[in-house]
Amino acid sequence: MSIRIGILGYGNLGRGVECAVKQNPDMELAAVFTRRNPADVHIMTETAKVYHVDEAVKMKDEIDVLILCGGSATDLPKQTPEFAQYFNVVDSFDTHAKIPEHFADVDAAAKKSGKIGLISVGWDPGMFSLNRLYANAILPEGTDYTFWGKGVSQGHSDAVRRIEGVVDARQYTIPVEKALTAVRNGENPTLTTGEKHTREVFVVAEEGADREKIEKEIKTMPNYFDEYETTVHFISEEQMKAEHAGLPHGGFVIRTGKTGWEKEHSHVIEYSLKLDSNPEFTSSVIVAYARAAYRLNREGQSGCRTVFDIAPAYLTVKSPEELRKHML
Ligand SMILES: NC(=O)C1=CN([C@@H]2O[C@H](COP(=O)(O)OP(=O)(O)OC[C@H]3O[C@@H](n4cnc5c(N)ncnc54)[C@H](OP(=O)(O)O)[C@@H]3O)[C@@H](O)[C@H]2O)C=CC1
Ligand SMILES: N[C@@H](C[C@H]1CC(C(=O)O)=NO1)C(=O)O
Repeated sequence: MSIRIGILGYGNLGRGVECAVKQNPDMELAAVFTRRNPADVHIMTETAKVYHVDEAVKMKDEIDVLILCGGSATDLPKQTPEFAQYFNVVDSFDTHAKIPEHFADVDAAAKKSGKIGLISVGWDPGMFSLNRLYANAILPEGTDYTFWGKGVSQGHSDAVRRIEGVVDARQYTIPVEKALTAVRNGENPTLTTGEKHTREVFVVAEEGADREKIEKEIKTMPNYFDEYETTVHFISEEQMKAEHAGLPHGGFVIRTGKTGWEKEHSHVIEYSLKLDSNPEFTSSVIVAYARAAYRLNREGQSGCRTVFDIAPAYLTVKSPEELRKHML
């Protein structure tokens, strides 16, 4: 029996999840839900339909896992706890400073409904989080670094699109070369947030919008821009389409550490990603974790989880015996 997947919110991530479900033979897309008029939302899967989000709860017995593809800035804080009352849910919530609060909200709802709520799944938070954990557990004496880009942060782009007067936006995260070089040279530098990355934003504003106000709201936005040197450009819709259509990204997590007694030895752990499509890669991670959420709930588990709580074997269609035989 296939795992029946629902998508709530059809943007970059929603389209990515639709692609990822197609690549997983044990899954099928059951439905897509949107806050817009369903007639205006066109999906690729012929065997699924688009419904208004108000129809979702009626279909709770036809969906095994609902994947929430809304924005972290304003959608997921509300939607994930709301729908964890009825479904096993997975989201990509990435406002790092607010993850504990989001976890508590989802945990309360999921424990009450007997469902699994898997939050902050993707690459950062997600795969990068896992690699930071492994590296710190293995090399307790060491230094961590995370660098992203140059690439398009979907979370930051979404947060800018939510500003009044903004029609569209792309945010590029740019690593500071000097900092990168010092880390790669093993200098173990102490770096502030602003010394590691700068941010560059391209905005399409509504006719007559207050551009000065928009720029100020971007640059002072807590948890997204206020700790960075940020440059804002206002461009036309045509320019946005022509010059910023892609959503590439990537980065790496690096930990340098030491072991030994009389003689000291140095070690470097590095995990890196080079992504043609940030949303499609993120969605591929999310769909693997949707499999885990389904399995955990069938075992009778409920409540909120993050990637830290999921044993790797829950992510794959391969049996534990196959894993031991072919992947160990
Ligand atoms: N953890 C991680 O590693 C990562 C996390 N993310 C997270 O994913 C979130 C979603 O990113 P992304 O999919 O790029 O955001 P989008 O802006 O593409 O979509 C967000 C929501 O906006 C609505 N929407 C989409 N297109 C339109 C449109 N044309 N007109 C009106 N509404 C629209 C959709 O909801 P509806 O259909 O209901 O209208 C959609 O769910 C980000 O905020 C980020 O936090 C992203 C990448 C990595
Ligand atoms: N959550 C990020 C994924 C990575 C990229 C990023 C950044 O560029 O600031 N931080 O984390 C996204 O929305 O793309």
